Amino acid sequence: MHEHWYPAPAKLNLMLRVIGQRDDGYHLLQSVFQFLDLHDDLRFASAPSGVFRSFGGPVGLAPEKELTLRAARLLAERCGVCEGVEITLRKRLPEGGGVGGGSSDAATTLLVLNHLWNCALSRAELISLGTTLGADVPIFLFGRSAWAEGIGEILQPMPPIPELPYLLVHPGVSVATAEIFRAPELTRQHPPSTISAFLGGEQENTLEPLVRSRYPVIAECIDWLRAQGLRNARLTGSGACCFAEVPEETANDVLLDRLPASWRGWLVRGCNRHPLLELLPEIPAGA
Ligand SMILES: C[C@@](CO)(OP(=O)(O)O)[C@H](O)COP(=O)(O)OP(=O)(O)OC[C@H]1O[C@@H](n2ccc(N)nc2=O)[C@H](O)[C@@H]1O
Ligand SMILES: Nc1ncnc2c1ncn2[C@@H]1O[C@H](COP(=O)(O)OP(=O)(O)O)[C@@H](O)[C@H]1O
Repeated sequence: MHEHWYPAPAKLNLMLRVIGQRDDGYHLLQSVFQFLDLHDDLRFASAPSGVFRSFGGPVGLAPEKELTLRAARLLAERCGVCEGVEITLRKRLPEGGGVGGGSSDAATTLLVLNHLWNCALSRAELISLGTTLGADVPIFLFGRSAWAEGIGEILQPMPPIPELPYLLVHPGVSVATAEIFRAPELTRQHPPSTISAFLGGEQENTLEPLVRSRYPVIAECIDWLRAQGLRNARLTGSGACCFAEVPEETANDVLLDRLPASWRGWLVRGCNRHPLLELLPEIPAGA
């Protein structure tokens, strides 16, 4: 159980639209998710019954909030597993960055422990378990580029979309997702969009105007990407990361050299398949 490191990739919201709100306050969204070749890595070691520990997660986060531990406990309870687990995280994804790092760590934990503990849950069962951990967890369990509705848990595969190179930038602030969704000035009733409208170029993120106005450095970041001549610069999720398409086969490293010192940047590529599809045995889809 010790030796493997398992990837937990980042996601981008290639478009995101808020179209309503549920009675419990959660917002109804439409979004196109694609994975990136940028990932955290997780390693799992068996531990005695009742022992759930993690190393390398966000500094200062209480263990009961750390998402890999919450995922491991949830799966153990659901499946009556009598083992514990020690999870080591090698974090690369910026926290609270809109690239789903914590959610992806949780999904990788569910997928890998489902295999190592022989739980034999179907993908559909893992998705309903994962949804209780966060609205972003289901896409990582679904495992393919998807069109999402509901709060992000109603997923259907996208037709193949280009796996483009992007410049991803974190402008050094942390956005509290809950604060953005709570804001009185958030427009909550955009008319619904469609997959074909997305493919035709309707790719905006309707959280962007509000995030820009509350976090001027994020507005500065999107404007900086545009000033570099990059196409389609926008926000992912509720931020703080912004991204833009970069030209294929060009010396894009110069863009990283030009980044303001307090920002972090990565040259990445979109991926239509989750990397664990190649590393774990196939899981039945389930109902
Ligand atoms: C906005 C998105 C788009 O992919 O991404 P991120 O920016 O977080 O990566 C997600 O919907 C975020 O998913 P996630 O980060 O898992 O959110 P959660 O922990 O479930 O929710 C944090 C808080 O945001 C609000 N929330 C979240 C999702 C949603 N559809 N409606 C909401 O109103 C709720 O107030 C909730 O308490
Ligand atoms: N393993 C983890 N990695 C990152 N964040 C985590 C983890 N476990 C819990 N969290 C919490 O989840 C919050 C959201 O993190 P993350 O998923 O990285 O951001 P986002 O949803 O904006 O993409 C963080 O503020 C952090 O406190």
